[in-house]
Amino acid sequence: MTAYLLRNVRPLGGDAVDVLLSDGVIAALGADVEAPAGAVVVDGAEHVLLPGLVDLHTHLREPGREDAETVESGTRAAAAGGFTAVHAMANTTPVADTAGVVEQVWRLGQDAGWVDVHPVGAVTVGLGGEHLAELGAMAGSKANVRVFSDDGKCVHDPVLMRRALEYVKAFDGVVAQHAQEPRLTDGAQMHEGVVSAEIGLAGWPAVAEEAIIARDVLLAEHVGSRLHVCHLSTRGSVEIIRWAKSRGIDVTAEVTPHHLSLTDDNARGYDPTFKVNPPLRTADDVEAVREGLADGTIDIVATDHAPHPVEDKDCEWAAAAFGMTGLETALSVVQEAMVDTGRMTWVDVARVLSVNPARIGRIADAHGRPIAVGEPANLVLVDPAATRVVDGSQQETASVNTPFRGRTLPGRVVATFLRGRATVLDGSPVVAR
Ligand SMILES: NC(=O)N[C@@H](CC(=O)O)C(=O)O
Ligand SMILES: [Zn+2]
Ligand SMILES: [Zn+2]
Repeated sequence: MTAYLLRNVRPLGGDAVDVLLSDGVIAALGADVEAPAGAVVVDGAEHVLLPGLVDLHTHLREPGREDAETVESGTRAAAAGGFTAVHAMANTTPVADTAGVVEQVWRLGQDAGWVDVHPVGAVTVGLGGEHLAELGAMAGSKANVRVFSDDGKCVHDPVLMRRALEYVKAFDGVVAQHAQEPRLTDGAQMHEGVVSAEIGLAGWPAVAEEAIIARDVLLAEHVGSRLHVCHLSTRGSVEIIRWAKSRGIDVTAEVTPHHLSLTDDNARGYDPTFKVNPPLRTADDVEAVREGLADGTIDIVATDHAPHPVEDKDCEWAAAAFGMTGLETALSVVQEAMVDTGRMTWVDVARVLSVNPARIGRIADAHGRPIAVGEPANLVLVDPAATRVVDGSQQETASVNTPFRGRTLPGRVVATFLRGRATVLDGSPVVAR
């Protein structure tokens, strides 16, 4: 296995050192590390070295919608975006609600080899919201599932939600809730507010998210279980999580890059690229989620990478699918919204994009580790001074529904390493395994 010597890199944005990756681990770290025979020397140029990013919320679409994405294309996109592990959501066809399907997805991830794929198991059979899926069998399978979610749908029945929260305690699992009160969002197309009223699209009120989050933190407290809130998007949601944490409730929360950076103003052009669930909210909500992420109320950034084929997006707004891609722009958007604005450091970025998601997903034995000798060499090298214009068709994902098309974003992933093997070098995926 090729060894890599990264010369002059800045771990977590600190002082420049040399880092030697050999036999899958960080073998040496310090000033003037000598290159062993055969090692590839990478000029780090004082770029920032972070632990490999971990996405707790990715849609890989396989099995069933390989026209939108496959495990291969989605995980290649993940590596290009600096990720070394992703959790693959269960809303595939068939749904990942059995040990058989989660093992299939896990194996496809292994075969592709770009990142570690950790399948998420569905909470209910077929995402139907009526019967609990075989959570224990998925947890005990080769895929070792610890995160359970009906994402795309809300586990709306409070009795089922309670049972799921109770059940996952047996194997230290977590229920990741897509918080959307279905009756309050029937037919909803975008955030309910001034813009929806002006442009005449049916609104999705903030309360439809907040009511479910409030209910679920209370249920989690009642049964003493672990709850994770997917793609939180409103000021009120941040306030509920802050309150729940102050009470000692075991809840974690995520925000997406798009909810950190875009508002419902983008709907004015009726371009369905900006149609997403939960919807883009107001500038005040964006401010609140930025504050919540910086102060630790929100634990992680997760992409909610939701690829869709052109025909499901290139149509009138009401007919279009919800969702946007995100794996290849996440780090840049976080840099722009949080680092370049002085709200967060690179240490914080590592916390919200690697350390905390690895802990929540219970993969912290391998991911989100300190950058230190003996640790697994899951790493990403970032050039924060670079900029690029986003072009959907030049990305690795099989879909082009990025809301950042044409935007100039800061930062570039220079290299990604998975257990010491380069998956990305010079900014491009490395094909050979
Ligand atoms: N976010 C979205 O708008 N869409 C997601 C589902 C989801 O995350 O709820 C999808 O699967 O397309
Ligand atoms: Zn969702
Ligand atoms: Zn999702």
